[in-house]
Amino acid sequence: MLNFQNITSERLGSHALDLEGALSDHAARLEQAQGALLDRFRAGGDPYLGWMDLPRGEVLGDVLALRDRLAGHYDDLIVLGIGGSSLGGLTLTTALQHPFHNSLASRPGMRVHFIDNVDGDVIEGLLEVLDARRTLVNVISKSGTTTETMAAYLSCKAWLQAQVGEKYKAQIIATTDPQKGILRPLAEREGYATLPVPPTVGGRFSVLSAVGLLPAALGGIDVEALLRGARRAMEHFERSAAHNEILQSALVQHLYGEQGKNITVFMPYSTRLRFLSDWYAQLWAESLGKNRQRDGGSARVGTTPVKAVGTTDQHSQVQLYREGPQDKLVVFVKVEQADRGALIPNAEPDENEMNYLGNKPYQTLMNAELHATAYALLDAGQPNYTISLPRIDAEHLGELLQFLMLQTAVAGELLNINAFDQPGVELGKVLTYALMGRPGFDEQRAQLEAEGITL
Ligand SMILES: O=P(O)(O)OC[C@H]1O[C@H](O)[C@H](O)[C@@H](O)[C@@H]1O
Repeated sequence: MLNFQNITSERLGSHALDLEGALSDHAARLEQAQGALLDRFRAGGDPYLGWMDLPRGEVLGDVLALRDRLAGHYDDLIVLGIGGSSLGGLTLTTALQHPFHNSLASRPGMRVHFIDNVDGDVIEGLLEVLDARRTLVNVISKSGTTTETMAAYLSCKAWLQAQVGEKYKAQIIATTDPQKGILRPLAEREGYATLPVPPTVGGRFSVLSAVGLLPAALGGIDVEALLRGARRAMEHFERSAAHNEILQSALVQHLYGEQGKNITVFMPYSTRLRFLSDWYAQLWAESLGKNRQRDGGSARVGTTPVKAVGTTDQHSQVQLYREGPQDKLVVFVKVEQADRGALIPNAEPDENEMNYLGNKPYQTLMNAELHATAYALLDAGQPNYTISLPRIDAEHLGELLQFLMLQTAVAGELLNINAFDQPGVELGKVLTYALMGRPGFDEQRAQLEAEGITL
C-alpha cells in the first residue's frame, strides 16, 4: 500500500501548508473533482477516460497469448515508439527486469531495447549487434503516424527483410489505434500481429494498455500483478478526501502551484525508478501545461516537471534548490525495502573514517539521504512531500503508476482544464513535415523559408 507524507515545518514560514487545514478548506472542491472524474468514467463512453478502465485488464488475454506464442523463440525485443508509446514500457522494464542480466538462461524474459528517437547512429548501432533471427520488433503508435516511430519502423523492417526474408512478417507486432492512422492498414496488409491502443486512452495514460503490457510481458514481468496494483489505486481513489492520498497529494501540488511554486521536481530515490521521472514529466507537462480559455479570458497554467533521481541528483541539482529561487515543490518517492538487502561492507582499519557505514544496508543509507535532503530543502523554504512504496515489484509499481495518473487527472480538474489532450504539439509536427518536403505542406515550407529556416 502506498502512503503519502506531506512533510511540513515552521521553517517553511508563510509557505508552510497545513494539510489538515487545507483539506477542511478544500474538501468540497476535491470531492467535486473526484466525483466529476468518477461520474464521467462510470457513465462509460468518455472520449478521454479509457485509462481508468485499463486496470480491469481487458487486453490481458491477448497480451498473454502473444507472449506464450513467442516466448522462447526470441532473445531480444526492440520497442519502437516515442512519448507515451515508449516511456511506460521503459519505466516498467527498467524497474522490474534484472538491471544487468545478459545471459538468457538466468532471465525469464527477452532483453527489451527502446528506440525513441531518430538518432541513426543509435538505431544502426543496435541493429548491428542483434541477431535478426532472434529479434522481435514492437512498433507502437497510438496515432499510427508519428514520424520518428515510422522512420525507425522502416529501418527495422528493412533490416529484418534483409536478414530473414519474408519471415519478417512474423517478427513485427504493431500496437496502434484499432481504426485510425497509417500503421493499422499497413499492419493488416503485411499480416503483422496487432494489439489495440484504445481510442479513449491517451498516450501518456497508456502504460497499462498493450502499449506497456506487451513489452513488459515479453520481458518476463508479472503483468497480472501490475494490473492488480492498479486496481488497488482505483479502490483508493473512491475514498473520501480525508482518507484519499491521491486527492490529498493533488491538492498539495495545486496549492503550492498557486503559491508560485512553478517547478515540480520528481525525485525517486532509486536507480531502477529513474525512467519513472521521464514518464512522470510527460504525464505532468502534457496534461497540465495548457493555455486555459475560460470566461472570455486566457491563462497559461501548469508547473514545470524536472526529472531527478536520488541520491544521484543531490550532487547535481540540490545546490540550486537550496540557494536558488524558492519556486519549487519536490516530490520524493521512497522505497521502504530493497529486494536484496545488500549491506555495505565493514571498512578496513586504515579506512576507519568510513566505519559509520560498515555492515549497514544500502537502503538505510539511501533513505537517510532522502530524509536529509527533504529537511535540507524545507530549511531552504522548498516544500516537499514523499510517496512511499514498500518495495519495487510489479504490484506496487502498477499501483504507483495509476496513483500518479489519477493525481494528475485531479490536478487537471482543480486547474479547470482538459488534462487529456495536447493541442500544443501539433505545430512542430506540421513544420517538420514541411521541412522534410512532405506533400501538402508547401505553404508552411515557404513560410519557413521566408523566415530563413531551411534544412
Ligand atoms: O503514440 P503516438 O501517436 O505515436 O504519439 C506519441 C507521442 O507523441 C505525441 O506528439 C504526443 O505529444 C504524445 O502524447 C504521444 O505519446
